[in-house]
Amino acid sequence: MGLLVNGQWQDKWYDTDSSDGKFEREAAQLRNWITSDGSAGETGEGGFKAEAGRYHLYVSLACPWAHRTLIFRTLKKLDELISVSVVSPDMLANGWEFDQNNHSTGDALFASDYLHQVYTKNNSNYSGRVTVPVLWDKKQNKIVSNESADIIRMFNSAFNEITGNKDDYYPESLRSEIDELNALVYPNINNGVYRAGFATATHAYEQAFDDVFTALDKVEKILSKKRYLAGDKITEADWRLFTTLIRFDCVYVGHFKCNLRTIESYSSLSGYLRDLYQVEGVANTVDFYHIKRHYYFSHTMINPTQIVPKGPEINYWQAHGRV
Ligand SMILES: N[C@@H](CCC(=O)N[C@@H](CS)C(=O)NCC(=O)O)C(=O)O
Repeated sequence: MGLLVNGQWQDKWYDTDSSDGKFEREAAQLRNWITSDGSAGETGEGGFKAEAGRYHLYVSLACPWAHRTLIFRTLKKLDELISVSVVSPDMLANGWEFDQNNHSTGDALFASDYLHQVYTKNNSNYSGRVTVPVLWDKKQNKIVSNESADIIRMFNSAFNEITGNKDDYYPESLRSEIDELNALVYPNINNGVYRAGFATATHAYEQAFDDVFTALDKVEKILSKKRYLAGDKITEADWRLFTTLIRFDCVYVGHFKCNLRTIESYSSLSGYLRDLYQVEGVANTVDFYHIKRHYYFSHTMINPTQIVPKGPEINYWQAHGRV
């Protein structure tokens, strides 16, 4: 685990000393947008027009942020248009690696050994963490974006004319409701589990732990009255919650010490999670080997033996009972 400093790789764990034991996630730096006509998006530069075969996605199957982008690629029928490389589950001294002997597809574009080499191909002087997902433009040979929240919005609409798929997971009429839900779910649940797991001081861990379960109780309450979080259709807000829920019982309960309750013990969330898992194509984006192996094997400061637990046994194909 490390980062680039002026284009040089340095092996360093997250710095929590300067933040009183709290884990603070670095903001994504590369935030251009693919648009249907190549005009500039909300941030960054223009020049990234939606075209079949032009873009490549680098993901980890373990990572909840990368997972969102894979789900949107599937739901929006972009599989044939946007190619993918998958990193190995182990993220150790060299950060994310492409080791084909260790469950990686390899880097389909440059045959790199490490993801940090893709970042320095984009900018030989880059400073910052080397995170997945990364969306690469094969035409201009540069990174479009390394922010999953933006990438799923691009996938939601930029390629509609090419694919003919008009499904909308961020509909105009529900935007403020979705934004409000994201503002609850992202800091307290998606990132909340990391704040608990990566904390190096008890008070920071306990605060994060409380935030996680207070927010889970809130979404459980919403979902006890309706099938999905916003409106009556699946939206972006559901998919953003899903990627944390599916990792919760097999990783976050144990490895990140979020053990007040399991998702299985929530009467609505347990069925809701199955409901989303069973949406066509979604189960294929979930890889429990990568998920468990990544967290338990890579975070040696949390789990120095690197032993990966065998359980739990949960059947996500069981009838979800949601209407
Ligand atoms: N803001 C980014 C966050 C991505 C992120 O933090 N990914 C993690 C994997 S789950 C990562 O690559 N971490 C490597 C590191 O922090 O060095 C996004 O949502 O796209």
